[in-house]
Amino acid sequence: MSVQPSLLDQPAPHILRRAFLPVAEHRAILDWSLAHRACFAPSLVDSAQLRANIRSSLTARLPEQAWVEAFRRRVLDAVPALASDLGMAPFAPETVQLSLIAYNDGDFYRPHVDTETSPARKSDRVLSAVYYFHTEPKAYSGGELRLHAFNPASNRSADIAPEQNALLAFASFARHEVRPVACPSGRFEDSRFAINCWVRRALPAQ
Ligand SMILES: O=C(O)CCC(=O)C(=O)O
Ligand SMILES: [Fe+2]
Repeated sequence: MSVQPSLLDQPAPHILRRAFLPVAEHRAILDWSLAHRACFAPSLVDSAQLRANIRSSLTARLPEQAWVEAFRRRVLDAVPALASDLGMAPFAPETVQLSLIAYNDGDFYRPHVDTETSPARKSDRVLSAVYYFHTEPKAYSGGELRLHAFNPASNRSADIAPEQNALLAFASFARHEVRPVACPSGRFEDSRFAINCWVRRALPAQ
């Protein structure tokens, strides 16, 4: 008798939305990023610590500008269908937390989950989405998002290549990592750019 592999042993489900933004909105995000190198600083882990062995990339502080709010709205509008396609129970998003990251030569992010567990938190990250963009022609390779299985004993995983103007969504509690990026020129403009979107749900009242 063969044993059916459990869904938990498979790489966590994910959804890729290609051509996520209209061309002009994609362009505006790329243009802003290229023009604001000074807004990027080494990425932190758990929003406080700098731990180079876990994560290597640059994170930008996002401005309070119309394009950021428009992007947040695009993601929020996509959430019901993404959640449904991922097999998640419907939920009312409280907010979408955004973070703009540039990965250059040798950068990576080791396996982690996006879920937060601090008792002080006011809401939970439930759905993670990553929006990818870069200059053309693409001048980096690698940087796949590797999604692991929910079952930690499983060694199955799926590598998803970052695609221009695509949004990749998965459950925030799915373990994932960013495979090392090769960007031979080392130029900031040639980076693997990504906007992390963490869709948060209010904690149930105690
Ligand atoms: O850039 C990616 O593909 C994912 C990044 C990530 O997992 C994170 O910043 O939490
Ligand atoms: Fe992550």
